[in-house]
Amino acid sequence: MISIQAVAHSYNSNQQLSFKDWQINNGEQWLLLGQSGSGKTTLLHILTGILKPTAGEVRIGDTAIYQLSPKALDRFRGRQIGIIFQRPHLIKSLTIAENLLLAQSFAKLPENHKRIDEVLKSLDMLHKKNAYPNELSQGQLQRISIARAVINKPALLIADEPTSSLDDKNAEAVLELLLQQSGLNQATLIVATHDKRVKDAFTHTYDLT
Ligand SMILES: Nc1ncnc2c1ncn2[C@@H]1O[C@H](COP(=O)(O)OP(=O)(O)OP(=O)(O)O)[C@@H](O)[C@H]1O
Repeated sequence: MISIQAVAHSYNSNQQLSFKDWQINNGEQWLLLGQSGSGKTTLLHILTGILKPTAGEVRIGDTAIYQLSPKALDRFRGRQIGIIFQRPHLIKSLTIAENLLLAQSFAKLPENHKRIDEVLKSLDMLHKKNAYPNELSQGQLQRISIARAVINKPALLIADEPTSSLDDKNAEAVLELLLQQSGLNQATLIVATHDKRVKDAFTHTYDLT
């Protein structure tokens, strides 16, 4: 279970963002909705341990994440949280397989080539294992972002506007893959968007507006 309680954040003294309490059961798939500027990215950063809120508590499973030391929080994030950004952030000088190995190494997990093959296969990308990021299309790169996010079997999978730079066909495919991968890996899924194409696929919605 993931929960936020009495969470608020101020970037400066003349503005405060308050977030209503939210409880998410394991394996649920949620849409995080809100207009531009409503605080979606702020809340995702708070949930992923990147931004400590000025007030409130964030729990992932039994862990109150902001009570961890910075080092423990880094490790927790690497193992328990997979993040997919609007655009893929892959290392250009490394192959797809090497990028995935790096994600394992960042989380202090042993190299697991079998897991890499398994994930790439489930995303129909095994044939690009030894390619470099600049040899892939945008849609393929977004699949590799999903692969990297799920490689360590995180409990929580978070996607920030994952479809906004994609055309309809790729947007639909990426969304289907996110839902499928969260199911396959038994990960809770949160997708932040203002993309209207995405709305119908989710039964749970947290609305910031
Ligand atoms: N680093 C920052 N310093 C000061 N204010 C910030 C900072 N980051 C965000 N804000 C402000 O906090 C509010 C929420 O921003 P946030 O990026 O979380 O919104 P969002 O819903 O993700 O918007 P968008 O859909 O446009 O990406 C906005 O008013 C924004 O100007």
